[in-house]
Amino acid sequence: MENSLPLPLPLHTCHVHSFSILVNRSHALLHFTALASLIFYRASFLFTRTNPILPWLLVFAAEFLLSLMWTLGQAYRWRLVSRTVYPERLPSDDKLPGIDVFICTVDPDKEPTVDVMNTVLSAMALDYPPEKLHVYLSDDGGSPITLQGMKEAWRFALWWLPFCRRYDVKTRCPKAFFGGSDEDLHQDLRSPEFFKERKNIKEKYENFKEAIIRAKEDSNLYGNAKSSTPRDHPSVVEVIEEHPEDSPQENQVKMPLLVYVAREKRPSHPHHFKAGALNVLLRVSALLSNSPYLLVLDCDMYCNDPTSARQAMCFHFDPTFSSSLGFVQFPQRFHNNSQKDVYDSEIRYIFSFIPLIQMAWNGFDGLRGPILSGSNFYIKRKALCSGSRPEGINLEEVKSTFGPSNEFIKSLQDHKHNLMINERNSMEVAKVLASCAYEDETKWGEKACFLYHSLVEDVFTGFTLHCKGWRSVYLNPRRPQFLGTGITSLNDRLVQGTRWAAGCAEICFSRFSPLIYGPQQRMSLLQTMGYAEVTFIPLLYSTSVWCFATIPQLCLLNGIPLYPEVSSPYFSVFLFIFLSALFKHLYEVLTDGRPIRTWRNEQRIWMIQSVTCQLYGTLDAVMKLLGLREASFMPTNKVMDGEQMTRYEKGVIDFQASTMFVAPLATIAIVNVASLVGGIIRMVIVGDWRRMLGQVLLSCYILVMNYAIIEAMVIRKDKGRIPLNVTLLSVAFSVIFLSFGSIILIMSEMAF
Ligand SMILES: O=c1ccn([C@@H]2O[C@H](COP(=O)(O)OP(=O)(O)O[C@H]3O[C@H](CO)[C@@H](O)[C@H](O)[C@H]3O)[C@@H](O)[C@H]2O)c(=O)[nH]1
Ligand SMILES: [Mn+2]
Repeated sequence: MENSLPLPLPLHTCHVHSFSILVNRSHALLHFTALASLIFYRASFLFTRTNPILPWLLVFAAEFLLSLMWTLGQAYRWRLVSRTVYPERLPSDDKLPGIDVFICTVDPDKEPTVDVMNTVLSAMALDYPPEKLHVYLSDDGGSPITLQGMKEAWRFALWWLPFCRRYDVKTRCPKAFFGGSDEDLHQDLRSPEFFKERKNIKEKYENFKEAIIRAKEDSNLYGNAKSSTPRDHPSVVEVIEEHPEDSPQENQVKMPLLVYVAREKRPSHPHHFKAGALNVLLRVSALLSNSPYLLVLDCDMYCNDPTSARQAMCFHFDPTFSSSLGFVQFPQRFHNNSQKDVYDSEIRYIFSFIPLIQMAWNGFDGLRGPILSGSNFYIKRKALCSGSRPEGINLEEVKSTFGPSNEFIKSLQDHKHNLMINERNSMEVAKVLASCAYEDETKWGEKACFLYHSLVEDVFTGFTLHCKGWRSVYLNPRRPQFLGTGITSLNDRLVQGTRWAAGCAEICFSRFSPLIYGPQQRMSLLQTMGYAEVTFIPLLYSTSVWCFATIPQLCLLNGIPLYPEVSSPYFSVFLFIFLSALFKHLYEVLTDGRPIRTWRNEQRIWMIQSVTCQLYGTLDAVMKLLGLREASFMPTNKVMDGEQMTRYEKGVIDFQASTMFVAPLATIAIVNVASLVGGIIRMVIVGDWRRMLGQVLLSCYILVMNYAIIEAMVIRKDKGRIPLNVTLLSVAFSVIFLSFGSIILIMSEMAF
């Protein structure tokens, strides 16, 4: 069947980036040769040394681990592609399939209701036939404010949607549209009526916002006697539909289906965070609309371009690969990234839009598709719900996987429109599907649909889809299709990083570890390597960076050389590897049109994350493995604090973060300063600089890159500095480390 009917004009094209590929592969060859000689040098000198073996082995291990990471990372530099779509070539609207949009929210304090509703509105306003669009909001907080917000959003949408359609508005998130800087205003074609109506709608938007804020204030006043809490509430499923008299008539405005879902939560039942919420939406939506495609959005990720659905359909409509296509992933980009993004909250290396050098997800796309990234993807319902349901399997087995609901099982078999919405008992069935006991003794989250095994449910679910043979594609058009709220504080960054690291490490330590599970499932070598790199990051970066940040310094202070002498040819090998890695990164940043500052920021945040959140995440995963700790998902804060925001805009790191995060940074900085000063004094006295130069350079590099930490300890006076007590604590840690370390070194030297 496939390939038999080629379309006259392609719906999409794929561009292979030959120049980047050439650069990457040549660099990989050179760098790899140097790494091989480094390992040869270390291995061959292993048995002939007279120095203490322990530090030597430690740095060798660190070098080996970093080399391994680098090698695995070449997988997604191997074949870079980018894609272009031609939605105007899609068949007519009546042939388009239905889409269910899933939006998740959990905490109305950290995720302001007005912003969540803006996301809802932007999804309702997608440029897609409204009768084929169904928007579901999962409210894990079970908060009456959010339900109220949905009703207000619906009322406002009765005005907003016709306005967007009539004037072909590009930015359909009202907050962004009224925020000012919008191309919609600059179009010369805009008529006076447009501006008149805009004013009118803006008024309605202000009323909508006020209504939500008022509802929130009222609930703060009267809501003390709460019968339900975010962790303990019954299920609520409500289709929002209401046509107030003063709004346009029902038959005049076609509206998508809008459904509010708060699943039941009980302290006795694990709720599995976002993956649990998505699975409930999968079930409830199967009952009400059962669309073959789903769009998943975080509550802060609004649709910035209404055409994303049609763009995604360009792939799903291509007969040559639609049958194996699991999902279309769009990047996560953010509306509030500063030019001096000190926390790299845009995650440039994965998502940046770069015409010349394409980034990690483009590299994965050249293999069998990008990693599922939590939000902004159009996924096929069948990809999530099949696989665990081979054809011909008996009903009992299907029920043991998907639970007892006959209505749900029926929806699996019939992917056509299965609108139960008008049936009287449908809401009752929906509530059962959203109850927390429904998944008891089923395979939900274990084998079926969004998986619970890891805190990064997205990476893990996507990985198993790829293992089952589904492919994905990545689309990164110039105009961001979705925009979210990026992180603006160090603490938020590291809290989020700890969760991601724990999730990746969980995969790494399990039987699903890509290097083992991938080949078992016949995943290609390069794709396996790519996934392995991602899940190894926490363990391998934390151990190796901690090593590099402390062991050579301790040895420098004690006059123990760890690197070849300057005159040895191997010294140049080390120097080459160091510079080659730095310059490759610098090249990638500069060809992206970014300043050198971005390079420094990324190097620095890599080191900061490696010694903090990557370590804590790894420990979290180990403790979970040992049964000492339960997984927890602390949602990222989406409220912007004014003062913090100002510092972020200025590119100044805000160290008002947990001591657990700041103390390791300060300790490492102090250890490096002390060792460098002590080591240089010692070198001058003894005169052995040729043997110690490698270590001196390493320390200098760490200190230059992390000057901001020293500045925050000794120079800064603002609120974002490192507090004195944390500095003192770090001094104590450094003294302990350097003195105990020196004793161990001396003792092991004597033992030789
Ligand atoms: O118990 C929970 C916890 C979170 N969420 C929602 O999950 C989404 C993502 O949570 P957020 O706090 O924004 O976490 P981030 O770290 O910013 O999210 C990234 O990382 C997650 C995995 O850790 C992915 O699911 C996300 O898509 C990805 O954007 C938000 O809409 C939350 O409302 C729930 O619905 N229930
Ligand atoms: Mn988020």
